[in-house]
Amino acid sequence: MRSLLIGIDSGTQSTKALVVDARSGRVLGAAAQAYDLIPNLPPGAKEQHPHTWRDATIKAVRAALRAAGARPSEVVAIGVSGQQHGFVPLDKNGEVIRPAKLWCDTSTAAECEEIMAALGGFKATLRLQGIAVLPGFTASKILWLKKHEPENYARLATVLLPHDYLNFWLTGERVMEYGDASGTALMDIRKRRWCEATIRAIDPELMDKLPPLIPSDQPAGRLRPEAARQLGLEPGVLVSAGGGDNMMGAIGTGNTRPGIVTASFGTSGTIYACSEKPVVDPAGEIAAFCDSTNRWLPLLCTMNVTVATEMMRQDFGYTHAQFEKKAAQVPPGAHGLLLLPYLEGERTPNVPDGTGVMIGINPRTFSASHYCRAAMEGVTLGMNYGLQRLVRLGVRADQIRATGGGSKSRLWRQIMADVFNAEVVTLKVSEGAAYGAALQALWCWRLQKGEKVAIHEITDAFVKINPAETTRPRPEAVAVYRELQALQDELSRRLRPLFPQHRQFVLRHG
Ligand SMILES: Nc1ncnc2c1ncn2[C@@H]1O[C@H](COP(=O)(O)OP(=O)(O)O)[C@@H](O)[C@H]1O
Ligand SMILES: O=C(CO)[C@@H](O)[C@H](O)COP(=O)(O)O
Repeated sequence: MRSLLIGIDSGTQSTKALVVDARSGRVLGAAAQAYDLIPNLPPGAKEQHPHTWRDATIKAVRAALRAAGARPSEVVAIGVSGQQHGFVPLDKNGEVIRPAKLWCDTSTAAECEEIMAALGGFKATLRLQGIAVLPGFTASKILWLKKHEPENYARLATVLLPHDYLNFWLTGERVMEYGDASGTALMDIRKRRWCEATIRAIDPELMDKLPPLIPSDQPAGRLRPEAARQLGLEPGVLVSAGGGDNMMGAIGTGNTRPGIVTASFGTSGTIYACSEKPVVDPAGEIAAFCDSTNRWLPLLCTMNVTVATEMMRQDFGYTHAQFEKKAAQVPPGAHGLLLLPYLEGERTPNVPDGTGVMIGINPRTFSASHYCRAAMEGVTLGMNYGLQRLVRLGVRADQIRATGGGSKSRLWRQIMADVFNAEVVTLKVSEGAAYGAALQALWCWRLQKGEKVAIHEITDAFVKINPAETTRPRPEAVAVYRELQALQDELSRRLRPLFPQHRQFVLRHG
């Protein structure tokens, strides 16, 4: 009989499920279920209801099992990956109190300042716990609830993250594993312990509402009968600790030993590398996360990647293929049309009031082709800002493993190679986070059986590069992008003081 694993990735735009053969690592079935953010919220607020993720998980898993022709008894372990940082507030009965504020919610910038001021400022916060309290991370969302919705806060019994919520629904257990928990900004990332001072700065009683921390190779629990029935599985299946989508993306792209860099082009853009030691950026731009294999994962996140390309694509009414064809009609640099892509505000650099800005509009560049290319280039340059920072902190980047929706575009892969000035490769399984979740589940299952196996033995055996898509930098384009990068960095620096004033205008007249 086959032994099958299920990898689930609950992303911002969709939930993907993979059914993977435990012996060969082959993907036997895959499915996805899309959803949206809750519409018409105040500026900066970005929310989804956790039930949306649960319902999408049921549909995606059932469809993937059908595609794999799987029998329920064949499934031995499940792993869950989820968008990081979202705040799922549960009451004492395990009911969700209100929708989750997501990683891309920038409405809690004031609460970030308040928490860090209580800790002695930005530098003191970094010294204390290795990670700053930035808009996006979970800590400020909890303080926001306390200040803005005291009735809801009074009901708060447990703080969970998106993937922890799915683990809770699957197993009934309220736990957090190190990797995703490091994105709360409530944890001392060096010691992998809750940071009491930060927690007290929000609420002296908050500690009781934080679940226990577990190592990433441990199980979250076993599948409950009710969840098993909803998924069409048998109760008792092992559910691994899971992790944040970037931590799982690291596993799914074989980024389980130092020297490999992964770049994910999804709703957000992330660049990260596995590290044996914590990597704390004195400027706080690179997040000093833990990974989901009991090590660390220095990571840069920009909030605007396919947000920007999708806006152009949908507004012009193009398919992905048409969008790519249009963008390919103009050369690197789009004749000087340059996008500063802070459409949803931005986290790196920290510009929560930011908006998108186009410079270089003239009769020649005011065309769909130029706008499409400028969108792809602008967000990739935004990510390169972070890659340069990672390199300055000592991370080597000879080869970039690209994953996420944007990595499916051939033109975009060339832009990545030229902007990053590094070889860009893709993996045979393009759904890095869902595949990583399945491989972490395999690791946990084998450890539970008493085997001594390291995660990199599993990733070395199963994670394979797709040689047909390897893309190398072209020196002429590299030179163009180097200049464009300098322009984008300068534009960003100069416009930062203007964004809050612009936001006030929009609040009054927008
Ligand atoms: N060929 C393509 N070219 C550009 N973007 C693409 C392509 N295919 C998918 N995408 C975009 O990738 C995004 C989804 O990426 P994904 O990594 O699944 O995001 P998330 O995990 O944030 O939900 C969508 O915005 C989608 O439109
Ligand atoms: O906030 C971060 C990383 O710190 C984001 O990367 C989220 O984890 C969302 O990921 P996607 O849904 O875009 O994959």
